[in-house]
Amino acid sequence: MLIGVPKEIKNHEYRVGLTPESVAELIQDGHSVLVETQAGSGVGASDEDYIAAGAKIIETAKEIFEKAEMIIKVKEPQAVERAMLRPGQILYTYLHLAPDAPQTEDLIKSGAVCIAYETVTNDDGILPLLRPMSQVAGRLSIQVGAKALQKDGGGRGMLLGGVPGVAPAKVVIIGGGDVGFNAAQMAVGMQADVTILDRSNKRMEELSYHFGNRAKVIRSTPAVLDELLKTADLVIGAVLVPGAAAPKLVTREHLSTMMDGSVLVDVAIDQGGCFETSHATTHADPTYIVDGVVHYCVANMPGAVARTSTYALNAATLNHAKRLARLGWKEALRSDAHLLNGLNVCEGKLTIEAVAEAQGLEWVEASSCL
Ligand SMILES: NC(=O)C1=CN([C@@H]2O[C@H](COP(=O)(O)OP(=O)(O)OC[C@H]3O[C@@H](n4cnc5c(N)ncnc54)[C@H](O)[C@@H]3O)[C@@H](O)[C@H]2O)C=CC1
Ligand SMILES: CC(=O)C(=O)O
Ligand SMILES: [Mg+2]
Repeated sequence: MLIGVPKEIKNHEYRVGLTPESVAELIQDGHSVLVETQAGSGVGASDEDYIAAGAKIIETAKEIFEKAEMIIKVKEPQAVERAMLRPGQILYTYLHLAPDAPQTEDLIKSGAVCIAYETVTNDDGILPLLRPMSQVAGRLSIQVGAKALQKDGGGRGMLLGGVPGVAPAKVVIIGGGDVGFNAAQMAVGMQADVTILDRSNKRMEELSYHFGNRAKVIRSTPAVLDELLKTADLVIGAVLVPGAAAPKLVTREHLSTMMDGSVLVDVAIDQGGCFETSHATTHADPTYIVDGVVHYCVANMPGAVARTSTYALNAATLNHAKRLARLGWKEALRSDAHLLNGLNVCEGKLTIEAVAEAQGLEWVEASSCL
C-alpha cells in the first residue's frame, strides 16, 4: 500500500504520524511511504532519517493527499487537509468529532474512510490508542496548572506542594481514568493535597488501592463538586464518555463560588470540554480568565512534548496501521471488532452513534459498510 505522512499543521503541533523506525517497519512489510519534507523536524527526525528508513520525501501535502491510499496523521485534519481527502482514501488519526460539526460534515462529504484513534478499543476495555496521549496530557496538566497558579501565569500565587509551615495547594481531578490517574501521580509527587472524583465503582476501588492515603477518592456527584470547587486551587477536567461530547460538570455559576486566581485545566476540551466556560485554546495563547478563574484549554497538549508523545503514540498505533496496509481497510476492519470501533466515517456515512447523537445526525452501523 502507498502510505502518506503529511506534516502536522495545527497550531504548535510538532508530533508526526510515523517515526522513521515505524516507516522502516512498513517498508519491510513491502509498503511504500511518502513523507512530507520536514514532517519530523519537531521530533528530531530529519528528511535524511526518513530516507534512510526507506521513505520518499515529498515537497507538498497536496501531492501526498493526491497519491497516498492511506494518510497517517496525529491531529484531526484541518479544513485545508479535509478538502484534499479523496473517496475511498483511508484517514488514520485522532478525530474528536462529537464537538466538531464542520469537521464531521467535511469528512462525510469527502467519501474517505476515517478511523479515529480515540474510539479504537481492546479486550481490556480501554482505549489503547488514546491511552498514551492521555498519560502525557495527564502528566502535563499538573505542570501547566502549577505554572498557571503562579502570579506570572495569572494565578493566585500558590506553590502546589506548599512549604513547611504553609499548606499545599488543593488539586481536584474530575475523572480518574488515564488522564486523571497520571495527573494524580504528578500532583501527589509534588506533595499537593489531591482529591480524585470518578463515577465508576471499579475505578474508584483501583484508585483508592493505588493511592492509599496520598489522595482522596470520592464519588463524583454535583453536591460533592459544589463543595470542592469552593476551596480548590487547581481543577483538572479529565472525564470521558467514549466518542461523546464531554458532560459540562463545572458551570458558569460555579465560577462565582471559586477563589480568584484559581485554575481550571480542561484536558477534555478535545471532546468539547467539561467546564461550561471552556473554549479551545492553543499553545501560542493557552489561557484566559473568566470571573477571576484562569482557564487552560489546549486541545493538543501532547504536541508540546512532541518527541515523547510521537514515540508513545507510534507504539500504540503502528500495529493497526500495519494491518490496514496489509489487508486493506475492509478486511482489516472485518477481522478486528476493536479496530472497527475506530471507524467514525465511511464513504459518505457517519458510523458512530455518540457523534450522531451529539450533532443530531443520521448514522449507520459501522459493520454495514464492510
Ligand atoms: N487536551 C488534550 O491534549 C488531550 C485530551 N485528552 C482527553 O482527555 C479526556 C480523558 O481521557 P482519558 O483519561 O483517557 O479517559 P478515560 O476513559 O481513561 O477516563 C475517563 C474517566 O472519566 C470518568 N467519568 C465519566 N463521567 C464522569 C463524571 N461525571 N464524573 C467523574 N468522572 C467521570 C470515567 O469513569 C473514567 O474513569 C478525553 O476527552 C481525552 O480525549 C487526552 C489526551 C490529550
Ligand atoms: C488525544 C489528543 O487530543 C491529542 O493527543 O492531541
Ligand atoms: Mg482510558
